Amino acid sequence: MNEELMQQLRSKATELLLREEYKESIQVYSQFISLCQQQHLSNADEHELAKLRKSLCLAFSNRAEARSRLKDFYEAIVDCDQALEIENTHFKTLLCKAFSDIQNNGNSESLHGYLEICKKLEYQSRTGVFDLSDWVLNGFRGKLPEMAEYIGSIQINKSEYSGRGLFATKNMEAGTLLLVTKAIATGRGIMPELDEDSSQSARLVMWKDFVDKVVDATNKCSKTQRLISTLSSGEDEESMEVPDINLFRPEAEEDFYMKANPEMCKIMNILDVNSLTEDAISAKVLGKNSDYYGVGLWILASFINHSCLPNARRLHIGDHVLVYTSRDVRAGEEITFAYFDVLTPLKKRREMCKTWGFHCNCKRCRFEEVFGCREELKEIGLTLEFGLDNGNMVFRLEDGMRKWMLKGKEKSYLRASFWTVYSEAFKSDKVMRKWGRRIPTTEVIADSIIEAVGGDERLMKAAVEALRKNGAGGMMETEKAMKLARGVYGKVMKKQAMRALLELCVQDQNH
Ligand SMILES: C[S@@+](CC[C@H](N)C(=O)[O-])C[C@H]1O[C@@H](n2cnc3c(N)ncnc32)[C@H](O)[C@@H]1O
Repeated sequence: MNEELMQQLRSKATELLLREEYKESIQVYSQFISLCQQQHLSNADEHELAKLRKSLCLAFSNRAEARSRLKDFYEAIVDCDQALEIENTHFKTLLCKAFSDIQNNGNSESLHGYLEICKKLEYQSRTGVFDLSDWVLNGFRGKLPEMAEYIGSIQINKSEYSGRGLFATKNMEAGTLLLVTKAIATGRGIMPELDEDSSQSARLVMWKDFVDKVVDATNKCSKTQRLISTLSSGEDEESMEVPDINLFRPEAEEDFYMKANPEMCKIMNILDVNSLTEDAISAKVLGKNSDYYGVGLWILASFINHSCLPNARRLHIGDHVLVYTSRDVRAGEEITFAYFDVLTPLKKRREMCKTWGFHCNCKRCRFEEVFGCREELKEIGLTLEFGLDNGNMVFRLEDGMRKWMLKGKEKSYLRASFWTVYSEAFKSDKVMRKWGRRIPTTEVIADSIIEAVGGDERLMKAAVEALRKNGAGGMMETEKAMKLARGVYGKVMKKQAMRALLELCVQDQNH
């Protein structure tokens, strides 16, 4: 009962603070604080006590902020002291105390700015509302946007693919943010257009630097040690523990982080299995030089398995990675992104899986494994390799799918596998004059693939160009283009910025 009341009071007080109704917020925080103190006196459970102390610290800190906003600096400092007694390094409280302390010196501008940033980060990590609009509209110039870490509606569970995976805990539409996390370490370097040997050795130097940084971070911090030790090293993934998602929250209790210092060779294996390169087909990197190559370890993103029918993508900004749904996702569905290009035929995908050291058993691979034995399909695959008339190929494939009575999803799987043939055909005016009336439109094909395989920059571009050609709704103004863009870049900016980014991508790929 008390717990429920405390929850209500805390939410109410925070809401009032965010709405800048400071007096009312102070009143509700005061009720919350006295309830918390009573509970603290009557509770003996160590874990509960730690939770109460954390809540108290935050409540004092927030009440201090409200008091400082009302220029009641004396009382604000008293509250800050109470919060700091519980957690002497609480950053927001320290700032608030410093701000209140120096009010008389009239030197408050920069500190006020810090307080605003703290407030923004807290809001982001609680709500998952990230807005990169200004930065995007500014052409990615200036400082990288400040970003908090965030964990959305996800949990870790046993996966049917292998070991553990990340799962949606509620229905979400395309573009919904799932997580934002900062790299444990990254390695970056300019990769000059050199011969194969030189670029190989440049990569090796960068990899070594990256490994050193990870080892350093692991030695310095028991929390990093503990988190890294939850990751798969590729061995016996099935028997690995399924960690609680709360372990990965920045505010997780200290006692979660028992010592677990992994050995050097284990760290190397963990990095082999879990490191991500920034420039991947299912990722977009914003605000960096096009010729540098980056690799990093982002712990929570490391629980995401590969599927040839992925439902998520990632955005890299500085050391942060943002993972979001690339199509609508149902509660309970596993979150996956593509480790490599999945708009390719089964044979090519099998080769890629081999280099990653696993055998993909997703629905699409299973279907194509059985269905691909058809002579006609084999023949189309073979002809593909010789680059014959793309229009004819598309026609034969579509005609075949009709004859074989394939269902919607199955058609999408094959269309995704042969996307390059479709795309070449759609690009050629000559081919379209000859075959255009006998094959489905770009929009139909792109929609069908996106539904199965999720947002992809190439599909989005083809669909947007087709929309423009048909003059649908006038240029980029259509809701459809925006929806496609949300599935590719995530819902992390307002419409105007999204339009600018979309425009940039379309121009980029035309050059
Ligand atoms: C980044 S980890 C993903 C999380 C991992 N399953 C775990 O339990 O920690 C990558 C490893 O997951 C496994 N994996 C990922 N996608 C897979 C798939 N589609 N089929 C089989 N295994 C997969 C492979 O063992 C791969 O080396």
